[in-house]
This record gives sequence, C-alpha cells and structure tokens, in this order.
Amino acid sequence: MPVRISEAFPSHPHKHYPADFNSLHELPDSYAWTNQLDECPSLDSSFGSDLCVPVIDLNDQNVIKLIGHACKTWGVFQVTNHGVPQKLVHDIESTCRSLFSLPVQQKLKAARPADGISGYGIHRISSFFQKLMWSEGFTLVGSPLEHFRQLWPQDYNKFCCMVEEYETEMKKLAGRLMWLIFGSLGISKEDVSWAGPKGDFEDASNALQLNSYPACPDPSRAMGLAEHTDSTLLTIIHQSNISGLQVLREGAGWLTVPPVAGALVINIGDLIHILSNGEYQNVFHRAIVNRSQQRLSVAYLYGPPINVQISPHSKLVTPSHPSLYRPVTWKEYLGIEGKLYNKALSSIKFHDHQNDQM
Ligand SMILES: O=C(O)CCC(=O)C(=O)O
Ligand SMILES: [Fe+2]
Repeated sequence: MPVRISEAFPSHPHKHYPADFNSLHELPDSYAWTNQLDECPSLDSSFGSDLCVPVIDLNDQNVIKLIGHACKTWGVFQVTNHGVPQKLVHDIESTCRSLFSLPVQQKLKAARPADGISGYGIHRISSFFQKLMWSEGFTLVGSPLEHFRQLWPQDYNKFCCMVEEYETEMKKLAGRLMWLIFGSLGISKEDVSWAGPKGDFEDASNALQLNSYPACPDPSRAMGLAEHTDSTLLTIIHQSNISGLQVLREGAGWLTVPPVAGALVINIGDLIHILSNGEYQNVFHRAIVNRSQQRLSVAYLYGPPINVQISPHSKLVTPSHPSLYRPVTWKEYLGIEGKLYNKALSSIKFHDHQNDQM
C-alpha cells in the first residue's frame, strides 16, 4: 500500500481560527504588519521586459527551452494551452467562493482539527509569525467527503465530484510539466525510477489548498499570505482575476504576477530546486490584499511519492558541480519544514567541508 501523504503533513496545533472578516471595519492590531509592503520594484531599466513573469504557451515548439529558461531565471511562469478545461477551472473557483461565503459557524464545522491537516483554518505557516494573516484557507488532503458533508449537508456530492475531477486534471498537467522540466535538464524517462511503469507519476502525492483573501480596510498594513517557498516539486495556482500574488525577483524586489485569463501559474518548489542541484529556482512568493475585492486562489501542491528519496539528479552532479543537498523524502522534508519553516532547505544543504569528504 502506498504511504498516504496525510501521514506526512505535520499538523500545526494553534489556537486561532480565521476572523469573521466581514465584521471587521478596521484592521485589528493583531493583523497589523509593519514594513512589509514598502519594497516596491525598483524600475531599473536594465531589467526591461525581464520584469514580467514569463507566459508560456505549452504548444510552442520551443516549450522545453522556454520552461528551462523560466525555471532558471524566475522559478515561476504562467502556462496557456495547458489542456485543463476552462469550465472546470471556473467551477473550482465557484466552489471556493461558495465555501468561503458560508456563515462562520458553518465553516467552523469543517475546521481543521488541532492534530489534523485537512479542513478550514488559517494557513499552515501562520504559526511562524507573531501577526495574523488576512486570509482564510481550506486544505484538502485525500477525500473531501467528510468535511464537505459538514459544509453542504444537501449537495456535498456535487462539490466532491468537482474537486476530484479538478485534481485528476491537475495531476495530468503536473506530470506533463515534470517531463518538460526534466527534459530541459537533460533527464529522460529512463533516468527517473519513481515516475512509475507508465511514466505518469501515478504514485505522486498532492494536496489542494483553497485560499480566500477578503477585502481589507487597511491593505497597506495587512499581509494576505507571508513570503514562503513551496515545499513541493511544483505548485499549480489558479488565481481569480484579482491580482495579489507577488514573487521575489533578485535585484528587482516584489513583482506582481498579473492574472492572465485562462492561464495557470506554476511555482517551482524546493524539491525541483534540490533535484536540479540548485540550477532551478524555488520561488519566494506571497499574497497581498486589497481594499475593495475578495481574492481567491486554488493551489495544487504536487510532490513525489511520499517515501521516495529526492536528491540532486546524478546527471547534474559533477566534480565541478558537487551535490548541494543530501537525499530527503517528501515526508521527512515536510516534517523539517514544519519545524524550521524557511530554513528547511539550508538545513539539508551540504556545507563545503562535508562535500569534500563525499
Ligand atoms: O494566493 C496565492 O496566489 C498563493 C497561494 C500560495 O502560495 C499557497 O497556497 O501556497
Ligand atoms: Fe505558496
């Protein structure tokens, strides 16, 4: 039996549940972050069009090259012609809207238990910050049935089917992106034992994170979701047509990833960074909020089979490029991240003297 991802995601017991944001007409002190939002992109002309997150057509004949370049220089890109039916993307957004519009008491019926990982609550990285984030989330690992039954006693079934269908499409797209990324690194199907007999990453693990960022009375002092990298191989994000997702670009600061109709955002996570022996960037990102409109996002978190050891691929390790990271399973890495947050990656990095002895 494959080990389930639910055994690996560490739970973060915390006492807070999201506020009833509708009832807050001023920003409470517990939500007031300082000095977070004043780093504007410096419009250094040497960056030029390099200030725009790449948008890649998956039908482009140079797709492998384009993806490789985006992974190396950005760690994030948007994809069009990705094959996921627009209706399904529209439906998941409606489900998300419907869920977060429920009365607070109803949402709390599906609250994530203190020792659990699925359900309604504040974002899992919240425990690392003094201040609260202006957002609410719903994490889905495994079947949503029990929680959805609490939320929508009458018609939970249609929401369950829809989520399942969305996850199937996401898994297909994620597998396709994995081969494009591997291809851009010169890694072929024979070089990846854990892709499964059909090469479709059948045993890959995943979770779905629904996010809502309500309109905020004082957006310049609030934080929707604090900066982080994803501990995944990659993450596929659908954002509603309200901007708010920002990525950190070295030398330029925080740049907004503009919503592009029909496109999906692909974040490179820590595990691709490890597999590529540091060649591909794991992107730092965050979400900011605005005064007038609720913003929604749906993040599909994609990882390897939970007990597979991930390490820099042997094809990318040479005497002049020694291995940067020790092998780690996703299960172990999620545990480390749960304790160390953004120091997880450096904790598995070889220091020079260790590498010399390899
Ligand atoms: O809301 C967004 O666009 C980003 C969400 C995100 O980064 C996450 O859920 O890990
Ligand atoms: Fe993220």
